[in-house]
Amino acid sequence: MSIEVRGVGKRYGDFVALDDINVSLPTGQLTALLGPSGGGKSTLLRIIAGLETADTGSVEIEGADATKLPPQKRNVGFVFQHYAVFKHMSVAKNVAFGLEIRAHGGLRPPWTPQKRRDKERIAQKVAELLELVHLSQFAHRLPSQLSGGQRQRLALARALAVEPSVLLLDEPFGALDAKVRKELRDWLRRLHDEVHVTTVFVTHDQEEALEVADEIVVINEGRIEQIGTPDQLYDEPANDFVMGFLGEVTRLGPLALRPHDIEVAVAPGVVGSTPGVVRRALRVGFEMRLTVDVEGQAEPVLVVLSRTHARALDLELGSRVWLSPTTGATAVAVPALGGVSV
Ligand SMILES: Nc1ncnc2c1ncn2[C@@H]1O[C@H](COP(=O)(O)OP(=O)(O)OP(=O)(O)O)[C@@H](O)[C@H]1O
Repeated sequence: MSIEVRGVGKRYGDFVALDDINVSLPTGQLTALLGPSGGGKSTLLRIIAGLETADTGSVEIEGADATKLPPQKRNVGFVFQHYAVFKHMSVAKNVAFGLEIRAHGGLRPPWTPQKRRDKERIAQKVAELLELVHLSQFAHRLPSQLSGGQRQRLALARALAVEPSVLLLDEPFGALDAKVRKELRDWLRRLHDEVHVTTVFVTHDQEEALEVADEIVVINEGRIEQIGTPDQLYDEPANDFVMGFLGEVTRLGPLALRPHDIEVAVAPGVVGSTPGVVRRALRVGFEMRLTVDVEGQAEPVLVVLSRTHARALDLELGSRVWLSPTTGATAVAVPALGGVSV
């Protein structure tokens, strides 16, 4: 295991930010800490980084107890949403900075043969890193002459320069527009497949976590709701919170389930199916999204089906339909109603 978090708790005054957090992250894994704002994701990341101390519990990094180590002794690299690069230094200098500090606290004259060798080694390393983050052609620019996405890639190159055993990213693409975010997340996945550094990133965007991460830790109100692969979380959510956070959910009687996991019939064939009336039908691309009023339930049921299917059923506003969960549907009981999982 690369990172072992055991029994970590953190309070701010009376407020419990983290409560008995236990998580093991294997070496080389790309993990997402996912959850709503204020849930405690950043606090946990900062405790792993050593930027914050836990009140209780321990953090182990690569087999060594890091609980009391300062950040610079943990061999972690980090990137935050608004990452501060050195504005007056070129892209290449920004990447070289950490390496130069490590070699003799900077490479100032007088020059010795050793310093010259270090300088060459660093230049070589910087070139490799810039290639890795696709910024080679911008090596001599200043950070202000880069786009937001390019600046975040520069931040990643800087964090990777000192070969951290763990890379920690706090909403690294948070401030960027949707298209650039998407590009960077694909790029991060590919980068990770190339360099395999154990990486933990914080996000509140479920799509980002589902697309990029090997494993997702869902955190809400200071507690872990579930840990699993994207498929496990999507197909076997531990509770209605996880289910609702990872995708669209609708209620059908005592169950919360996905709108595309509801079977629509135009006759009462299925035992226990719920009768209803189509109130709205919205075409979105290749899908048809139906809003169905059902008896005994205040909020309508949302059903998503393919347009071809909707056409075959000859559905229109006011059609009577019978709804039931499809076979193998992912569903969880809605707690307030005390139903059972299927
Ligand atoms: N220094 C602090 N003093 C007091 N409360 C704090 C402090 N830092 C964090 N908190 C509180 O702890 C809770 C968890 O914060 P944290 O930043 O970990 O959440 P988060 O899940 O990362 O949210 P976001 O996605 O909004 O960054 C929040 O309610 C926050 O207000």
